[in-house]
Amino acid sequence: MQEYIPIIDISDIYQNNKSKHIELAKKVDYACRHSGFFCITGHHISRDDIQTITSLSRRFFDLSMLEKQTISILNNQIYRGYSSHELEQLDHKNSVDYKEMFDMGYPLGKDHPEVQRNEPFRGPNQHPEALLPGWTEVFEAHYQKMTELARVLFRIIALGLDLKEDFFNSMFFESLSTFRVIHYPALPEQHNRVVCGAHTDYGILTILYQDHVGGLQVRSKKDQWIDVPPVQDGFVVNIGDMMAMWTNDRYKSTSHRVLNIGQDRISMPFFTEPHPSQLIQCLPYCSDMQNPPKYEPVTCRDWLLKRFKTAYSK
Ligand SMILES: O=C(O)CCC(=O)C(=O)O
Ligand SMILES: [Fe+2]
Repeated sequence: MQEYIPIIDISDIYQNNKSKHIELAKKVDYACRHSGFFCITGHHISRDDIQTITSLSRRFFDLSMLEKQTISILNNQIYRGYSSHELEQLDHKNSVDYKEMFDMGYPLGKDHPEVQRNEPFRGPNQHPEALLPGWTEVFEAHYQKMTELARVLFRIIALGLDLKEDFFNSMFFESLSTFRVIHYPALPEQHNRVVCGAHTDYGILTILYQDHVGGLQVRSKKDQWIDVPPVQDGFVVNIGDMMAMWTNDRYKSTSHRVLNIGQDRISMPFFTEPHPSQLIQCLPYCSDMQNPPKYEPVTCRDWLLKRFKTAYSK
């Protein structure tokens, strides 16, 4: 597993040493080209932060369905709030998903021009503040910290693509990134049942925390499922479809799924996406005469709209 999903300590990126940055960028570039999956340690998200988010989330998922439904994702058109079991199906051939989730995004007030124009995905978050006082502050702060971690990762990725370290910076202004907490209830009678169907992620980069339970698997080049075991204080990072499109398939968006191993599990993906109007078209140095651009340019907004509609339709 180590070879296929390398564990990369990114702490050097926080030091001012260009040659160490390049060394790190090479490791990340290699992982993105080969498995599309790697695990990072040495980041600045503390164990305390994760514990606080985990325990608040557990208290939320323990509430009654009636209480949780007060912030139902069906209350709005912008895919934020609570989704109950089986609402999202990631593998359309097999409707197997069994998980409940809380989703939040970049908070835009009702007076923001994009919200006034009813732009897709834009608006305020739905937090269970009335049920769990203090939730909003903790989650909004965590969203900012994950945004910052994504920004750091994009500095490394830019270098690996021979781009300037700040190449991606401006693209993530008021981004479409989503922070999600997923609860997979224990299904002791259904050992090895798939509870999150095989899929590739829609977006650019996913940065996922998983608790100690395990169950996440990635599809290898040899068409085998390989376990992605939890790494203490680590995040799993994987490439999404838009990054594959951006890099003209230099980077792979790899299929993955989650099995129920009989224990209750929490995971927290941060789906990193740029600003909605960011055009996803072949990046510099990712095409040449032998390898022309394979994908039609598309805005981040249009691409995500298409993929979300499929995932939530039954
Ligand atoms: O729960 C996990 O470990 C993976 C979830 C996932 O792949 C997703 O939500 O896209
Ligand atoms: Fe995923």
